[in-house]
Amino acid sequence: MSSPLADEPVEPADEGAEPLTDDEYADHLAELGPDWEVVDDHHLEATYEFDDFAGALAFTNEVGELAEEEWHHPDIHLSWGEVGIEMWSHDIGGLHESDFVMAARMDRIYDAYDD
Ligand SMILES: C[C@H](O)[C@H](O)[C@H]1CNC2=NC(N)=NC(=O)C2=N1
Repeated sequence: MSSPLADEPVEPADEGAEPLTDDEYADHLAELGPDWEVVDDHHLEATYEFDDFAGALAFTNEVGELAEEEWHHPDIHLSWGEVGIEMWSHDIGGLHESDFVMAARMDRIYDAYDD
């Protein structure tokens, strides 16, 4: 079940914006699926599980299309049965609301794979 956060727009950080602090992102993090965590106050990380490589690849391709549509790109690690995601805003060197929206959008895409 994905968060209403997925319905928010993906808006890039303003030039020179500061990354969100742990107090500022806590509520957003709480709205994401249980596997998401913030690492080093720098990026979001999650691992999605699949039955095989084909499922992981299909999910990867959907996330890639989302990233291109929104022009906001995660790091994606594709393995047999698993996709690792790291998400942050490169232009501010840390976390922004747009990263949490993208994470919620990925949770929503994953709902279709999570039988
Ligand atoms: C050059 C290009 O516009 C930038 O790299 C865009 C594209 N995708 C991006 N993705 C992410 N995660 N952060 C960015 O700051 C970003 N900026």
